[in-house]
Amino acid sequence: MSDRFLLGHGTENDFVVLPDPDGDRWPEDRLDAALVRRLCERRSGLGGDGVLRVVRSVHVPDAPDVLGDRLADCEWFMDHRNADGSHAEMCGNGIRLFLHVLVTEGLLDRAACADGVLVGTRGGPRRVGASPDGTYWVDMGPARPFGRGEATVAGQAFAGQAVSMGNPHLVCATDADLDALDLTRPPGVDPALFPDGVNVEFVQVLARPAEGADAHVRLRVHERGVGETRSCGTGACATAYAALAAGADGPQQGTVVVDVPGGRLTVDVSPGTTVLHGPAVVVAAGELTAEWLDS
Ligand SMILES: N[C@@H](CCC[C@H](N)C(=O)O)C(=O)O
Repeated sequence: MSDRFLLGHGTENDFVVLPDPDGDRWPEDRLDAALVRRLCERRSGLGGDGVLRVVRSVHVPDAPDVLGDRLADCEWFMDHRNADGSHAEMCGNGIRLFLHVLVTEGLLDRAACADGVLVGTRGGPRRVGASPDGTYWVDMGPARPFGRGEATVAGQAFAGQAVSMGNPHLVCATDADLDALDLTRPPGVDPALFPDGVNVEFVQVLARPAEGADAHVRLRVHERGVGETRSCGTGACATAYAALAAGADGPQQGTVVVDVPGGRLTVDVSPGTTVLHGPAVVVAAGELTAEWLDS
């Protein structure tokens, strides 16, 4: 058996994907945090913002805890790791790529995914589907605000809305020049509000929500466990929610177009849920060498 990998991305949020349907190739004691970090290294490894292990839920030891009585509804589990080896509850770009890989690897039929399939994640089950235009959608559940916070970048403070999409976000709308922000280091945040760390979005509003027209925003993001990335799907959802909630009398639901450095995502916000739409691409496939794995 080979140690096969795929490389793929969603709006340039890129991942090493490890097909492991029966859970015998990459159990947790083999795919440990150190190996995840090595895989994600851009010069000495394959390079990526994280790792996605494509595995059936029954082979994931913590799946019963995170999925509860929905375990039987989720044949597949997105076992996601950040580039630093940590687990995240949810990944909006990753889960679209996950479904795309299930399709391209012949593990699911694309036509059968039109109404979505439930995929297990550490944030619970999520319905993910294939759209007729070749993109994918994922129902992320409702955005949950949990207070106001502040991010500091090079001494400059940015007020923001804390939002959970399963994983934590701080969405900071600003008039500052986004391109001038130095995101090479993690923004300073209040650890009491974010005991498990946070993903921070800096957002410029390009068009406010209006009757008959989609809102439009642009963002840069610093991700927990990774650094600055070219896109964040959960971040786009948290941003869409915050952008709609920000208008005092504005609509609390609608469609928000979210431009990220790596492309464009679209988010439909409604009272009960948040649906993310975007592309997913497999770039390459290969095999890890024994020379690299054993070194
Ligand atoms: N890029 C992802 C989010 C990945 C997890 C995040 N870094 C965290 O630790 O919460 C996305 O597309 O949502």
